Amino acid sequence: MISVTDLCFHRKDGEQIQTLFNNFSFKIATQEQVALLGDSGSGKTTLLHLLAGLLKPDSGQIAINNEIISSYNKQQLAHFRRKIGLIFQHYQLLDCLTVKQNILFQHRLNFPNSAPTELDALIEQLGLSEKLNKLPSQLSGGEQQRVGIARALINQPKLILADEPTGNLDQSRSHQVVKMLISLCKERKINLVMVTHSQQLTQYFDSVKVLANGCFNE
Ligand SMILES: Nc1ncnc2c1ncn2[C@@H]1O[C@H](COP(=O)(O)OP(=O)(O)OP(=O)(O)O)[C@@H](O)[C@H]1O
Repeated sequence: MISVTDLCFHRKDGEQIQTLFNNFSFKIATQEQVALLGDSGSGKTTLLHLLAGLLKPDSGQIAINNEIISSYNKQQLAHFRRKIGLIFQHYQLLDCLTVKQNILFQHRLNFPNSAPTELDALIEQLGLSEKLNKLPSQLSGGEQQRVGIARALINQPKLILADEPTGNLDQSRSHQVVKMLISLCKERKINLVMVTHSQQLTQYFDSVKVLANGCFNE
């Protein structure tokens, strides 16, 4: 469950102050799959970064699964981020590591003493079994994003935040990747918030929220 109350956030650009959110409140139910739309510059990425604890609100409260992350210090936020999965438009895979090493890299840093429990099942479900020893440069865009999804899911997060994960993919690959992501999240009861510019992709989600002028036009 995501609960945001009276969120205020502004950005400074030189002398200019841009108010992105002014007393913005909303809730996203546990396990809900949300597509987040909005014009360029409306603040979608900023909102995702606030939910991930990568940015701190000026005021207001952000609670994720009963953790009030808006009052966390840096160390608490670093610990909190181990419990969420992040998926990026440009995949952000490490070029010199194989597919398998990329999937496991963060898990090994976060949980050095525990082996991932569902690596084989994930690799199978994401159709990556034949690709484990390949480098990212030897994969298609869709395959690279499936590695990004496996990397996010391997830590067994309760929340996945995805920022335009299909922004670099053609239409058919986009649908394939989103359907896969949604089905994996539903199976594992994971909350998903995904930024997209594609109206067509929203058909797979439980709800669609459109960000404009610092709030949702539902
Ligand atoms: N690091 C930054 N410093 C100053 N202003 C920023 C910074 N990052 C973003 N902004 C500004 O904040 C506003 C919201 O940006 P954001 O990236 O959240 O929008 P978005 O809805 O995700 O856009 P897009 O769909 O184009 O990715 C924009 O006006 C942007 O110029």
